Amino acid sequence: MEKELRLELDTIINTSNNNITITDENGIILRSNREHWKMYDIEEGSYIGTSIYELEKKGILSPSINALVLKEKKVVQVLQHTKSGHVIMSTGYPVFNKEGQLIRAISYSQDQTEIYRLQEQYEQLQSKVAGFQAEVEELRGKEASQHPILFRSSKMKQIITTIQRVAKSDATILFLGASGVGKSTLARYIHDRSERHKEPFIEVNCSTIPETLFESEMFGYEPGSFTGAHKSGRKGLIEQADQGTLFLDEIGELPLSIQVKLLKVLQEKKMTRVGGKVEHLVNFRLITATNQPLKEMVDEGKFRLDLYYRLNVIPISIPPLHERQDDIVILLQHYLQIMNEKHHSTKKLHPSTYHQLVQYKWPGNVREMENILERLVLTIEDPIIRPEHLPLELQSNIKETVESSHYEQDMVEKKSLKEAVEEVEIQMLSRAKKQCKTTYEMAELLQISQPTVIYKLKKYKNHLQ
Ligand SMILES: Nc1ncnc2c1ncn2[C@@H]1O[C@H](COP(=O)(O)OP(=O)(O)OP(=O)(O)O)[C@@H](O)[C@H]1O
Repeated sequence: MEKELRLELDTIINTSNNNITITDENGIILRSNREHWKMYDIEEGSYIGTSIYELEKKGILSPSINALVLKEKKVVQVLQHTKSGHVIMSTGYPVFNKEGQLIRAISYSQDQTEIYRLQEQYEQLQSKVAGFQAEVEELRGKEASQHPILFRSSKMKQIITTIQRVAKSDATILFLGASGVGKSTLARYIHDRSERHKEPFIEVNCSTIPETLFESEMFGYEPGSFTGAHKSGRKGLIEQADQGTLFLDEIGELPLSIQVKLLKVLQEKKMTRVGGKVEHLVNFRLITATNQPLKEMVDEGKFRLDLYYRLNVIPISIPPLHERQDDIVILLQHYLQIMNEKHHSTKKLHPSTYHQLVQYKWPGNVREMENILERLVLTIEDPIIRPEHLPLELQSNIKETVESSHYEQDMVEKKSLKEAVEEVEIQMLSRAKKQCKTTYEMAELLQISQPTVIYKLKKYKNHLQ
């Protein structure tokens, strides 16, 4: 029976994927499977009956897991590195008899060289990927810093989603919206994300070209075609945009005579320079923009209906800034920072100023905001821009929104004085937190002590944005 048990045990040990070694309480190897010795680069099975302490001394096992179990009298796990570079994970278990005496140590070892090699490769790849990611971020940052589009409002989110969807196609886009809402910036944004991004982006403001020069500017001219013309002739803006994007801003200002010619180019994809006979093939994506009611102009006979249809393939209306209050908030922060950096200043907006600017109607939209912030940063001596520093038009042209009147009503009718004060404190702290890097700066801005800032930040920590 004992013989059969031994046979069973030997079979289990020799067929196990783990490498098993059993020693007695003196560290003499009683059993071990063949695999065990292969891992240690020594002859298989030849160490049965040998002391593990001797093998340790010879440096064959370093350390011996069984020796550790006999010493510690508990479960031990070690990672061994063999002479030939194998990495082995060994776990040893003590075996006690009924009297609690340690009589055996059993260890299971697994060659994990391959796993460690793969892990090393994985870590190397990960660090390479991190490097590439950093490069991509840097490039994205560079691109974004050239033409940044900041938005948080749901209206702009929708617009950007549409733009991203159509950017890669060659579809003609017509931007509608007031001056300064970002039509040119968005046109550039589309070009940068289109297949044509490596080709030229030619921006033409149709309102700045005198009617008499329009044709030669747009279509170019052949040598000697008119008095004052360049001797060697010149490429027009359309030819310059070949393979790239032609952005015609203020398209409503395009003279009727040029409208016919532009329509022909769009239909035939070729054009002739002024004074020339040769037809040049042109391939460009057209984006146009206007702040005029183009459809009404068509009805009044000031704009050609056929051209209008050609341009109006994907019309995108950009709402005025005062309809995008969430955008005002981030644009204020962004442009204050830009102006501070530009003029080596560290000006901050007093929370009341901030509130006033958020409520302002911004008839000149983002461009007006840039100008006003630059003016304030440059002309106000006080490090904090207070409401009284704002230009007069800004103090009187505050938007009366439905939300704000509701808000005031809420404050008066529904809230206790304590709740109303807390709400104002939360708003002022949130704004100050966005603008300031330290609680000392916040204290200065809010004109309270720094410990009070700390106290209030803690108090409202679940309410601050
Ligand atoms: N969403 C935005 N994020 C950041 N900057 C913006 C944004 N929208 C507009 N701007 C900035 O506002 C300024 C005016 O924008 P842009 O020239 O694109 O407006 P526009 O609608 O084309 O004006 P116009 O009709 O007068 O040509 C630019 O300096 C632009 O960078």
